[in-house]
Amino acid sequence: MIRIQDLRKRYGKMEALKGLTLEIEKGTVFGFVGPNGAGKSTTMSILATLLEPTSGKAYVGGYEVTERPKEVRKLIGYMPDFFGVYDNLTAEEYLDFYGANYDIPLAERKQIIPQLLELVNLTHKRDAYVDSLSRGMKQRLGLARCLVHNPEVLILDEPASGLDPRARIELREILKELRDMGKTIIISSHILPELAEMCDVIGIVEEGNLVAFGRVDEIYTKMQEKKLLRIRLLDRIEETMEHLRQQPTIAGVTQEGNWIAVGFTGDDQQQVELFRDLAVSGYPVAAFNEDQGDLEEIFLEITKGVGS
Ligand SMILES: Nc1ncnc2c1ncn2[C@@H]1O[C@H](COP(=O)(O)OP(=O)(O)OP(=O)(O)O)[C@@H](O)[C@H]1O
Repeated sequence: MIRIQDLRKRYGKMEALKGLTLEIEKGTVFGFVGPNGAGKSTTMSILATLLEPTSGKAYVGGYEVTERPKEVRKLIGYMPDFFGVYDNLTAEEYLDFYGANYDIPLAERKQIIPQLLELVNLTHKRDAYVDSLSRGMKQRLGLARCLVHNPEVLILDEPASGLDPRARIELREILKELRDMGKTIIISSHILPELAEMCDVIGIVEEGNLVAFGRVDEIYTKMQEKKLLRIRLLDRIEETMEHLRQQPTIAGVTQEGNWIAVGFTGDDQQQVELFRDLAVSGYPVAAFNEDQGDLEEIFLEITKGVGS
């Protein structure tokens, strides 16, 4: 549904996108994650036909965004990461205004707008002024706005930012409904766990490059199979690391001061054997602990190089 090929964008000397390539299948909820300034908004604005790339191609539904912007705009609903000020417009008038912008006839608007308000749980706020709505409600109204022309693709820039947990759950439920309706959704955030719970596929972008890409369920399965063991040694660190590297249940070994961090793929029994082996072999182990690892750290490690 969406294909991005070697996309580059320069702002003066700054290269915000450095040859981004990725593909998103129809019906996928794709999470675009990366720190502030990584290039997420730039990519989304290009897909939304609001910004010209310096080079490269981006296709939505087979249409190239710079060559066929009108067709692309019909296919997409775009929600930017800011919400303008709309004095004197009620929620209903606001949606009607956008519907009219898409040349949707009045009779049809009268039919769709109540459905949209219902979808985003704002029927009770139909006559409330937009500026009086809470942040979560404004986000939901913004979502309804990008649905007025019934687009196949939704591009949502940081929709969950600044929302409290309850509002995030509501947003997630609405996104589920939209996915069930067959929409393809791209949603960005700088917080990976926030996206992981809403998305099927995740891509991590850093400094204009895609550094990781994968299905969330596969990532979770892999994460459950792996944990991080930390071992503190009195000395002989190098030698112990070398010994550990020879073990089949160990995926990676790194030094953190007097500690060794070990990516471990074995089960509990194999973990017992690992520690017994270290003790019997006479390595000066002073302490160990285990943790499931930071989601972001593990995700990056197991998806390393997949999308780049
Ligand atoms: N109009 C512009 N002029 C100059 N530089 C820009 C412009 N827009 C974005 N940039 C720069 O391009 C880089 C990528 O920005 P972009 O907004 O795409 O990142 P982002 O991942 O969406 O981050 P954020 O979450 O902060 O919006 C940043 O370094 C930003 O400062």
